[in-house]
Amino acid sequence: MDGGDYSVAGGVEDVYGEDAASMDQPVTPWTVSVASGYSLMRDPRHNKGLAFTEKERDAHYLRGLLPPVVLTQELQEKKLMHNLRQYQVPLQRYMALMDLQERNERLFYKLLVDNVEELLPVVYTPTVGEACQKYGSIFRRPQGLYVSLKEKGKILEVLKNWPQRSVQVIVVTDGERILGLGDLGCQGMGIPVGKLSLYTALGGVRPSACLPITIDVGTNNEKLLNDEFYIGLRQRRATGQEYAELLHEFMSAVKQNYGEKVLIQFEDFANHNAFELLARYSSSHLVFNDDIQGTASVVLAGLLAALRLLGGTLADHRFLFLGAGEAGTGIAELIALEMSKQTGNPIEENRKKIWLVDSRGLIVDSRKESLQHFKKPWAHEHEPVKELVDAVKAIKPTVLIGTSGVGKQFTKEVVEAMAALNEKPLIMALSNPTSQAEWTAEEAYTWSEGRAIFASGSPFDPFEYDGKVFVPGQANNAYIFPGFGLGVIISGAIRVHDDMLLAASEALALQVTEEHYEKGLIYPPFSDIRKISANIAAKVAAKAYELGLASHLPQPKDLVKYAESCMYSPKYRTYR
Ligand SMILES: O=C([O-])CC(=O)C(=O)O
Ligand SMILES: [Mg+2]
Repeated sequence: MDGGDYSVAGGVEDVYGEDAASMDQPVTPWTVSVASGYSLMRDPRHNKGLAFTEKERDAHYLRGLLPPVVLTQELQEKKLMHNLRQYQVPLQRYMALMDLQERNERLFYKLLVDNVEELLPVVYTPTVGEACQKYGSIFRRPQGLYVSLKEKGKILEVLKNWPQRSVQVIVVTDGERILGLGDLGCQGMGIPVGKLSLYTALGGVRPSACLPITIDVGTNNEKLLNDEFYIGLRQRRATGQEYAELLHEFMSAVKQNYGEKVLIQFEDFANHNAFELLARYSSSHLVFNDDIQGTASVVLAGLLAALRLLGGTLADHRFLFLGAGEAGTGIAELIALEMSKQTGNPIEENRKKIWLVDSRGLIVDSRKESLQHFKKPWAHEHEPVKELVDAVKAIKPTVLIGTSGVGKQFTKEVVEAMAALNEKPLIMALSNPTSQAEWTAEEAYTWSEGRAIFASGSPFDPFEYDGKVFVPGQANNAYIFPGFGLGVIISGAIRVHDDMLLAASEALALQVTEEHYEKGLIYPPFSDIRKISANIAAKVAAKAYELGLASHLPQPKDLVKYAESCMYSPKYRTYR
């Protein structure tokens, strides 16, 4: 498949002819002949449960292994959705869905694609956070690959144990900063698994091309170290050279095993390592940091869309961030870059319109010496300011963005200060999961008397204020990474460039319509996500071609159509 020999579905080798085949063109579910269909039923990639047809039951030695009824996939879906809705506890729904994924992968994705708004909060944020916290207790069958310090020197062998060879996207974490929940060590695995489920459901990347990986270098979480059910290495985190060497072996092994064009998405690393890894590997590998770049792209999209409500250009606004980590500085930098593209002004000038507050207060020049390197560009000339509310009063921002990972920071006082300054204060609460959100939708609309434009990283239900129903937008990188990754894959991009992130933002912002604005939204609903992803993929791919970073030649004429044609469909295939 190297050398531009791309078929449908983004050029992933199509071992079973699954995606080349239409619904009526049968495929062979296995290539070796076997005596019983028992193992076919236990292979989640090919199992259809009660939907195996009479013909398939005969041809594949399934007679008697199933009760007589033959169900449609639609009826199976209806039954499962009904069953899921019986569970009141979100974690039970999560476990039921994970069981389904391990039992019948296509049905799992059918549910996810058809019910994305209902199921996103279950397989993803916020429930996935709780699942990671309790991963040891709910652990059944392992998913993904575990690379621990024990595998040092043998990482290539570990990769070779994975059954799929045509991997196109890896999501990898070391579990040190899972959402806003902190160090969950090896139990962070829930995150790469969840992210990759979205790559397939939201972006259409085939499941066999997705590989979740957790790197286990220990944990500093005392609770987990003392938890008898903890699944990871029971030691404190390796750091420094030991850490760097393991990561380097990993990055080299991935390239050796999967080649130049596998996309490696870094997820939920702690700040110091996240910036370091991105800087170190972005010139030699196809790497993307979701928390720095994906979050930046989704927030920029929301801002571009919101300009139609707020008026002015991006450069006319002033931004204040609470939190100066991956998300905060990543978003700030992408905003400054977009301003430069729009105005032609140097980026240093644009940065001055963006202010950040960290746990020590406003980031100002007098603090420069003691700041971590990624905060230094944001140390502008100003008196020291300790409290957020005073920073709001001093800086007079039009936009306030929370990325601190700490909940409840946008107090009534802070919001009232924003509302006094702005007719329509734009205030985003990006920290995840819901427990870490800076404020809630209810607080947003009540405290601002219905004036705030609100978006949050975790989902919130619509809220009625003063007779009007406000629908909170979800500013989550889940809008970006699936389509972004698809764009990278279909163009055969070999590197990620910041302009591709800007292209993704613009594509997403263009999907927001009048009807959405009227409900208070600055993001389109997730129910349209496959169409949105195809548009993002097309713009990202177009930019990759323009920059000369694309290796899939010639460039397809209609990139949106091409992206759509590459998407995985969860409908069952007919087996011959
Ligand atoms: O996973 C999410 O919902 C968004 C994200 O990347 C994070 O919070 O780290
Ligand atoms: Mg993340």
